[in-house]
Amino acid sequence: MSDYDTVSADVEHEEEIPEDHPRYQDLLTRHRIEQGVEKGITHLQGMHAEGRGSAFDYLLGEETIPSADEAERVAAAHLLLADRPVLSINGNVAALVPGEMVDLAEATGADLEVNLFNRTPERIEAIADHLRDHGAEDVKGVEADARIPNLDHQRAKVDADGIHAADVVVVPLEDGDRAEALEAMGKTEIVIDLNPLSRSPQVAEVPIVDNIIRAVPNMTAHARDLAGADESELRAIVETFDREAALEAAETRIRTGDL
Ligand SMILES: Nc1ncnc2c1ncn2[C@@H]1O[C@H](COP(=O)(O)OP(=O)(O)OP(=O)(O)O)[C@@H](O)[C@H]1O
Ligand SMILES: CC(C)(COP(=O)(O)O)[C@@H](O)C(=O)O
Ligand code: BAL
Repeated sequence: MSDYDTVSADVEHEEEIPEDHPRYQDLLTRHRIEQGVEKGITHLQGMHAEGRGSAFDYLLGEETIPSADEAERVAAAHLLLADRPVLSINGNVAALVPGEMVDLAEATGADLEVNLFNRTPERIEAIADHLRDHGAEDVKGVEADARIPNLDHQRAKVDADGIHAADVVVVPLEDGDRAEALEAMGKTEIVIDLNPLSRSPQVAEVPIVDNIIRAVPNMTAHARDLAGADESELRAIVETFDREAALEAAETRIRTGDL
């Protein structure tokens, strides 16, 4: 599932990127962020975040390591067990995996909610429209009628019947403060972040150290595979997960190249 073939090929000019280039995936990702900025979806600072992610992905070998694959299966089990699962979308996520997030929401019964660090009404609307163009029926986050407690910033704005009420939230490329505040609300937090030392994966119940472009389609594949599993099987998957071991495995891969 670590193949970029899984990424929907709907971005203009992608054909200009030579597919036989040894770092095709990274070039494609960069290109999507650039186009996200041009379309008013992604904040300019999204390019910095992308650069940080890209450096860690290079060190991880630009592949889904076994511990990340396991975390992605555990995340799928959590989402299937949840009463009110929500997938949080920011400008980078919308540019990189819009259709893939819609697929994951469908496979797990989760809601999609736009939640931005650099919040403006224009970007919220542009991202909601972009998700609807990729098949989303209902997109939360526009109303933003509730707040995450103890977080003094625009990013605290959430929907009362969305992230605020969620029991399980997927927060990709998240900043550490908000991840901590959501954890303090008692939510089961699934973080996708290429840097295992970032505060957000450090506080997450399920840290997924993988590129979102590979992680999300793989989570969907696991969710479809587990769709017929009974509750006790899903609970067993969730309970045997060792978050510390997952973080350690990613760090070892980055530091030594070993799996
Ligand atoms: N395509 C991607 N897939 C997964 N993670 C990514 C991707 N692009 C960037 N990232 C990660 O997303 C994070 C975005 O930065 P952010 O500002 O939200 O966190 P941070 O300040 O680096 O860390 P902290 O969690 O400690 O606040 C970075 O850790 C970066 O490695
Ligand atoms: C750029 C971004 C990764 C996302 O920003 P937004 O789309 O405004 O939520 C931000 O959190 C940052 O690290 O600077
Ligand atoms: N994500 C914006 C800056 C931070 O990491 O808190």
